Amino acid sequence: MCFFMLRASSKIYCLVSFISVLILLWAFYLYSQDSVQNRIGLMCNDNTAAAMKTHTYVVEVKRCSNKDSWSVGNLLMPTGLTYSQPNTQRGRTDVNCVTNWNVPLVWEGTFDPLVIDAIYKKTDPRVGVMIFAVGKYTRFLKGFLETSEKYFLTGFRVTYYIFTDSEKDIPAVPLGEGRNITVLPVPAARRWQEVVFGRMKWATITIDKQIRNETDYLFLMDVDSLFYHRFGAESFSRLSAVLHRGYYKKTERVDFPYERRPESRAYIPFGEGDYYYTAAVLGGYLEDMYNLVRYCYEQSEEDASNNIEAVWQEESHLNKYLLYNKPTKVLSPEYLWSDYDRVPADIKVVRISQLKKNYKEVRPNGGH
Ligand SMILES: CC(=O)N[C@H]1[C@@H](OP(=O)(O)OP(=O)(O)OC[C@H]2O[C@@H](n3ccc(=O)[nH]c3=O)[C@H](O)[C@@H]2O)O[C@H](CO)[C@H](O)[C@@H]1O
Ligand SMILES: [Mn+2]
Repeated sequence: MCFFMLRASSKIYCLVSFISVLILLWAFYLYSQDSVQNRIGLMCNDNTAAAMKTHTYVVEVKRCSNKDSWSVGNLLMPTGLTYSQPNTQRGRTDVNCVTNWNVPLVWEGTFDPLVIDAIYKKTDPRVGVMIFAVGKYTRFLKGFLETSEKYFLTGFRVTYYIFTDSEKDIPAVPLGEGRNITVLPVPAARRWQEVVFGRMKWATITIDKQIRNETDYLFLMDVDSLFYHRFGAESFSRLSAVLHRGYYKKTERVDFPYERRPESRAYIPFGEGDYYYTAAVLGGYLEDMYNLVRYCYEQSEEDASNNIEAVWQEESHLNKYLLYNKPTKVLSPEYLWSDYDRVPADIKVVRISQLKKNYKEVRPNGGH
């Protein structure tokens, strides 16, 4: 309309204004697209939860893209390293070193510590280790930390996240360079089951609140153990789980101590199953560990609302998760042995071992 009524200079003014409005609209469009993408990124974990909830017995977790710059897949080795030539004909023949989904099953003799440490030190990941020391379990912290400083990822950056109800009982243990402790308060427990389930809950909450921006790789470990031998970068993968020492050799899958009651969300039918994994040592990319702990937390909450507790608590939910979300590395029981058991010939080194303990005395409500 204005074009017909106005003088030439006003027409140019009108045109310029019109183009400016167009540019502004275009800029706004681009900005909104970007923030939609950001929102999708942020919502990713909520979608994960939705995907998990809608499947009663099938575990399907949508993967969030890992925004961390560090990646296990980047196998860059420094130049000039001297090490033994790898051999295609010689290796361990007494044990199987690969799963049927074609990921490594890690035993002593299947990796060169020199090579694997050199590769991963180049990427300098920020490693977090979550340990819980609630009630009398604070007594295990000293031995765990002292031996971990000797054998666990030496030379790497490590933060121990200690969840405890008694900060004053955390011992002063000298830590190596780039290694530190973060204390996270949690409530005391009346039942030990609260603590082992609670690990999944507090891990989920703490990743959301704090750890996501300060850790690339996360381990979750029992505290009642000592390290005796190297536990190094060979354990790194997107998701690494450890075979339970009690069931790794001859146990038929029907005899795995999976949850067998269909009423529980941890139910695994007879006839299914790969291995039985321990809940006492686990590791992976932060986001992959987040998906796992959040899954175990939410599934056990659903069980609780149906008045059922899985037979081996969070370990049962973990085994279900790992059956349908295969780990990208399986670690042999070298990565968690127990002082209760004799060490057989196929376990060439015990890297970490669970201490004997008086269950009745150490747990708030006794126990097995
Ligand atoms: C070797 C192995 O497979 N261990 C698992 C096994 O029992 P464990 O007998 O090894 O369980 P546990 O008593 O060591 O408890 C697991 C962990 O929870 C923490 N804790 C526990 C109780 C407590 O009062 N305060 C406290 O801090 C502590 O970090 C401990 O190491 O079964 C548990 C659940 O049934 C967990 O799945 C363990 O990972
Ligand atoms: Mn334990």
